[in-house]
Amino acid sequence: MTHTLFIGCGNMGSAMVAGWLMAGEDPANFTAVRPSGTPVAGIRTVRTIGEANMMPERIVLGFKPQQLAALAPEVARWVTSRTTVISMLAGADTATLSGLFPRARAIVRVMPNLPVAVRRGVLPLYTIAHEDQALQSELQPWFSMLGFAPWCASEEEFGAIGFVAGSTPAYVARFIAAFAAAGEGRGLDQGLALTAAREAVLGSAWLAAATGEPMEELARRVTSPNGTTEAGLKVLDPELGDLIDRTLAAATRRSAELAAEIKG
Ligand SMILES: NC(=O)C1=CN([C@@H]2O[C@H](COP(=O)(O)OP(=O)(O)OC[C@H]3O[C@@H](n4cnc5c(N)ncnc54)[C@H](O)[C@@H]3O)[C@@H](O)[C@H]2O)C=CC1
Ligand SMILES: O=C(O)[C@@H]1CCC=N1
Repeated sequence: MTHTLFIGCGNMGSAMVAGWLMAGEDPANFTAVRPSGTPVAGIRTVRTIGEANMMPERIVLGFKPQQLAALAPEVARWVTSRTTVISMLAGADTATLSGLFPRARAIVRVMPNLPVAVRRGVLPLYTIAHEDQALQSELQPWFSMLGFAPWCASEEEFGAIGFVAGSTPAYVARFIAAFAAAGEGRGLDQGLALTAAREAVLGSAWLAAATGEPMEELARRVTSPNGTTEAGLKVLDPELGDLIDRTLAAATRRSAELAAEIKG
């Protein structure tokens, strides 16, 4: 049995656990450390690492990046040459993590997004232990239970996928809410407007995935010449690309700031 210890198991840690349990993983293979003691659904939850009292094969760092320097010495006490340290901390690069956990078998970065809870996540992976094929073969099926889990060739690529996908559930939530609000503004009942907007986004993504067609083609199939969608796109198109670019640029800047804060 391979045991995984989550140190910090809030929004994202518990979403990952939910995905693994949904995939049929044994709850006995997981322990969560949560200072509040609030149970993580389905698995053993303790308040401190000492209370967990184990040398697990996998340790997942699931606290806030700003806590890394303070928590690393205590975490490192439980890391052996058999431990894979898996970090989901935005901005904490492998050089920093390797310095903090020199005894680890390997350091792996993952940048999951919230749909891992329903096994439809995007979770890029990166390790400097490129040559360790056994490690990648061991982890790939496990992470793939949660969604699309590609190994990245460089930390830059890892970062870029993280920025495209990591925060996207928040951006899409805003997008759906904006459509729902526009529907309400046109007299629709609140619940009906929200369901219609959410299902339209879900169905569109689902169709795109099912057909694999280029986005341009999907849009073309909706856009009647001189019709209503064309009129709408004339407003949306000039703004959207630049808006998304500036959104990701802001997130990238913040990640660099976090990285600098972590390095002190
Ligand atoms: N929420 C998201 O969509 C994503 C989050 N992340 C990363 O995941 C990490 C956690 O983020 P969230 O789950 O959103 O935050 P969160 O605030 O929901 O969870 C943080 C957890 O850390 C725990 N914690 C605090 N102090 C601790 C300590 N001394 N020892 C052990 N645990 C402690 C808290 O009890 C909480 O359960 C961050 O590093 C973030 O960068 C990465 C990708 C996406
Ligand atoms: O907002 C954050 O810092 C984390 C990292 C990616 C998504 N959520």
